Amino acid sequence: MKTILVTGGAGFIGSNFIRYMLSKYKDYKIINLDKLTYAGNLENLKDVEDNPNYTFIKGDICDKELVEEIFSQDIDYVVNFAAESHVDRSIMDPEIFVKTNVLGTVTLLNAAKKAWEEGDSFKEGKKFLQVSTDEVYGSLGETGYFTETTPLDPHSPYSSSKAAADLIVKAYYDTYKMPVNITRCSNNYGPYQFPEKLIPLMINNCLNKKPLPVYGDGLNVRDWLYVEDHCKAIDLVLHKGRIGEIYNIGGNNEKTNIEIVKLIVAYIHDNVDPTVDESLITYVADRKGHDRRYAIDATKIKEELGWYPETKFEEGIKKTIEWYLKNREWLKNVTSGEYQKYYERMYSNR
Ligand SMILES: Cc1cn([C@H]2C[C@H](O)[C@@H](COP(=O)(O)OP(=O)(O)O[C@H]3O[C@H](CO)[C@@H](O)[C@H](O)[C@H]3O)O2)c(=O)[nH]c1=O
Repeated sequence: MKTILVTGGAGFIGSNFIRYMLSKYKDYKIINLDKLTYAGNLENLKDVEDNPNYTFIKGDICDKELVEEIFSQDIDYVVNFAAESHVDRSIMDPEIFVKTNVLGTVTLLNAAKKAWEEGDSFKEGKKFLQVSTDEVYGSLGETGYFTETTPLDPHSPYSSSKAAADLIVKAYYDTYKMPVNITRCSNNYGPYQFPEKLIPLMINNCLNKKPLPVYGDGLNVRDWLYVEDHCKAIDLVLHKGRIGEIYNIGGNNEKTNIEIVKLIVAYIHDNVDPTVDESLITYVADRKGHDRRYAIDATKIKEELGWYPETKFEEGIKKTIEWYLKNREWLKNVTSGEYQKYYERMYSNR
C-alpha cells in the first residue's frame, strides 16, 4: 500500500501514468494535483474518476499552503509531471515556464522534505521523482547520443527551466540526502497528447484539411517514445531506481519531422479521406534556436532495471492515429477557445 502524489496528472503523460498505475497496483492510492491549465483536462481521466483509490485536487504546485496541506497525508512518493512543456510557447512567454517549472519544483521539494525528514535523515521508503527531458542536454549533430553524463546545455526557455529544476532536485540530494531520482525522456507520443505538439497537431490539421506547418527544412530529428513505455519506465525507476541517480528514457526510434508528417498524411489518405495528401505540407519559418537532433542512450535503465521500449513505432503511431480518430469529440473540445487564439498567434505570420 503506497500513496503517490502525482502532479500534472491531468496532462498527457501524467494522465497516462495515473491510468497505468491504478490498473497495475490495486492497493495504491493516487492523489492528482493539477492546476488545469490549457493543457490539463479532466476528460483525460474520465474512466478512472470514480476509482476509490483516486483523488483529484485542483491547484498549483507553486501554492505552498496547499502543497503542505496535501503532505499532512502520508505521501510515499511524489512524481512531478507538472510543467509548462511546449517549446514554442516558452519562446513567446518565458516567465510562466520559470515560475511553474522551477519555483513549483522547489515548493514541492520543500514540502516533501518537511514531511519526510526524520532527525538528520529521511523516513524509509520515500522518494521524489522529477520527470525531466532530454532537451536539457541541448542538441546533437548527425552522430552521437545523450547519456546521463552528457553536460547540460539547454537552449530554449523551456529546456533551461527544466535544467534548472533538475539542478535544484540534485541539490536536495547532494545537500540533504533527500531520496530523489530524475528521469529524462525523449519525445513522447500516444493518446491524450495536446494538439500543439507535432504528431497530434498534424493529425488534427489533416482531419480538418488545414496546412501542415513544417518548421525549417523538416530534417530535425526526434527520438519517439510511446507514452505507455515511458510510464513503465517511471514505474521501474520509482520502485527500483538507485537513490540520487538520473535515468535516460528513450525510444531508440529516430525520425525526421518530415518523415513523421508524411506517414500521418499517408495513413489519413489511405484510411480516412483520400483527398488529404502531401500538398497540405507547408514549410514555414523555423523555430528560433531549433535543436537539430535528439537521440537518447538508454543503456543505463536497460542494464540496471531491465527496461526497454516495447512498442514498435509502426504499431504505436497506428494506435495513436486511431485513438484520435475515435476521439474526435475530445479533439474538437481541446482545439476550441484558447487553442484557436494560440494557433493564430503562433502560425499566422510564419
Ligand atoms: C508543433 C510543430 C513542431 N514541429 C517540429 C519541431 C520539432 O523539431 C518537432 C517536434 O516538436 P514538438 O512536438 O513541439 O516537440 P519538441 O520541441 O521536440 O519537444 C517535446 O519533446 C521534449 C522531449 O524531447 C519534451 O521535453 C517537450 O515537452 C515536448 O514538447 O517538430 C514542426 O515542424 N511543426 C509544428 O507545427
